[in-house]
Amino acid sequence: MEAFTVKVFISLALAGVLGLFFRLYNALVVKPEKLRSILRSQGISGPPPSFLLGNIREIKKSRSTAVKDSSTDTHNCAAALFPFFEQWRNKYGQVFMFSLGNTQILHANQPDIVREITTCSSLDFGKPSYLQREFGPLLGQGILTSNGAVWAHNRKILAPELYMEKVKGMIGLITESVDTLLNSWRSKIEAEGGIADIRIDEHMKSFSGDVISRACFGGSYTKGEEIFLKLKALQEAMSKKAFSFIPGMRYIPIKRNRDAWALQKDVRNLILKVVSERKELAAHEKDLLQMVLEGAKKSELSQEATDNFIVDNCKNIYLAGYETTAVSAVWCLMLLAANPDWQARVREEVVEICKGRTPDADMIRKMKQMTMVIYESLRLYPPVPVMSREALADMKFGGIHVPKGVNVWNLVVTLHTDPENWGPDALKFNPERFKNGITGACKLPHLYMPFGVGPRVCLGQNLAMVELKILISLILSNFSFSLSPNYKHSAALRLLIEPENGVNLLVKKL
Ligand code: HEM
Repeated sequence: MEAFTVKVFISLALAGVLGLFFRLYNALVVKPEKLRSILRSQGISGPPPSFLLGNIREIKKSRSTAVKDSSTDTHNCAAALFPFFEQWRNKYGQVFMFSLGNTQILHANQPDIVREITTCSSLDFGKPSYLQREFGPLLGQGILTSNGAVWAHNRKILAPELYMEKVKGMIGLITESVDTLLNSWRSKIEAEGGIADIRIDEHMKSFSGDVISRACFGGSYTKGEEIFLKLKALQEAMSKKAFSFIPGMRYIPIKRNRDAWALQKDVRNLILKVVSERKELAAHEKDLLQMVLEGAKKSELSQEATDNFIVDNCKNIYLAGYETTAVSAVWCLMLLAANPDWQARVREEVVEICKGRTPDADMIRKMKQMTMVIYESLRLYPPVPVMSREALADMKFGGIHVPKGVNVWNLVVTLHTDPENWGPDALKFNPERFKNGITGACKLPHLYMPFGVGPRVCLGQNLAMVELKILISLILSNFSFSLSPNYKHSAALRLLIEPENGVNLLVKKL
């Protein structure tokens, strides 16, 4: 009997191992090859991938030998961060494929294909997220139409007064967060005898974190900040996860995974605690959390699914809105420091419009030079360098049959600096090109996409622009600044395009 049990056990274990082997073989070899052969049959080729890693090794090698973008006269992030794209494009043509681990990627930067991809809303490909449909208006993501109504993503018409009300609420909280930053710079300048060498990166992150905590959690924003710190740690732990491109690796209880799981649990518990406290208080704040809660109430989800929905939405907003805005502010201030003529020009505009008052919605709208500088900064240093979509069903773009499972990539940095579209000075900082808006700045405006385009366009785009304008206008009206000798220009690709060595500015009071 005992021998029989052992035999059954061994057979089951063998069947399990064999099953796992076939699953892995399918995921790592059969499926990727099937996708590649469908693309190959349409004349699309690319670098041959190696087992498990795909083309990761070539990418690393090409990056290590790339010329660094070390001058602030020309700005060529694409060449410094994605040199392999240029090599592959030269070798395999405009549209090519490559592999990251077992993920198959179709790189398609051709203008007509980009248009089709970014506007595609059929099936699940590029479908607007729940967040976007429901919360766009709260974040000021709306387009003021010619008759004064606001068209928002959920296609409800919001009254302009309501829209302005929301923007005003945001301006109040942004200004409070900027004040904290200005005070800390003033103290530093005094302590350092009139001129301070400030590493601005962490300051921008605290500012942006503060804004997003308040926007999300309103009155309970100190709790929001606690959640936020955990999310930051979680993001760091996730980026360290070894071999995360290997299927199933994230389920193996190695230390890094265990740390990430513990943080995930903490974040979940903290968010749900704020939610239950809020329910007890029957608070009805119109912050993002309240919108998420109302959205969850309307849906008929189980308790667990409701909790997941709330936690995921809060995480999304944090992760999407925090570093993106901070990094954009850092690049923009770096460019203003490197270009004193533009710094003076934007300051003059701010002084003229604000006349020493705190900027309000009307003043912000009038800041044209400021908008041009921010647009140009987002063109040369778009924090999100790639627009990536996964085909969740078989699809067709620009005549290419894209099978289910393939990821389609548009490389934003390359699109933003293509001389064909932007002219011979594409790599130069020249905000003047935006004097007639985005449409006047290039031949094909749909290729300018710092916030993405189409149905999944950034939900916090307007909030981010308002944040940047208030922050920069208050800095400009209080201080003058230049690049510190400690600043070493170089862009690095972490999760976002960031200054590799941070940005140091020499700041003095006006
Ligand atoms: C300068 C700052 C920012 C930049 C450059 C930026 C950029 C982007 C980009 C490129 C996307 C992807 C669009 C796509 O895949 O088509 C995105 C999505 C998103 N952004 Fe932003 N973003 C910024 C600020 C913010 C802020 C402040 C928030 C929230 C408060 C936010 C919330 C989101 C959300 C929720 C999404 C996902 C939308 C969806 O998938 O439906 N972003 N953002």
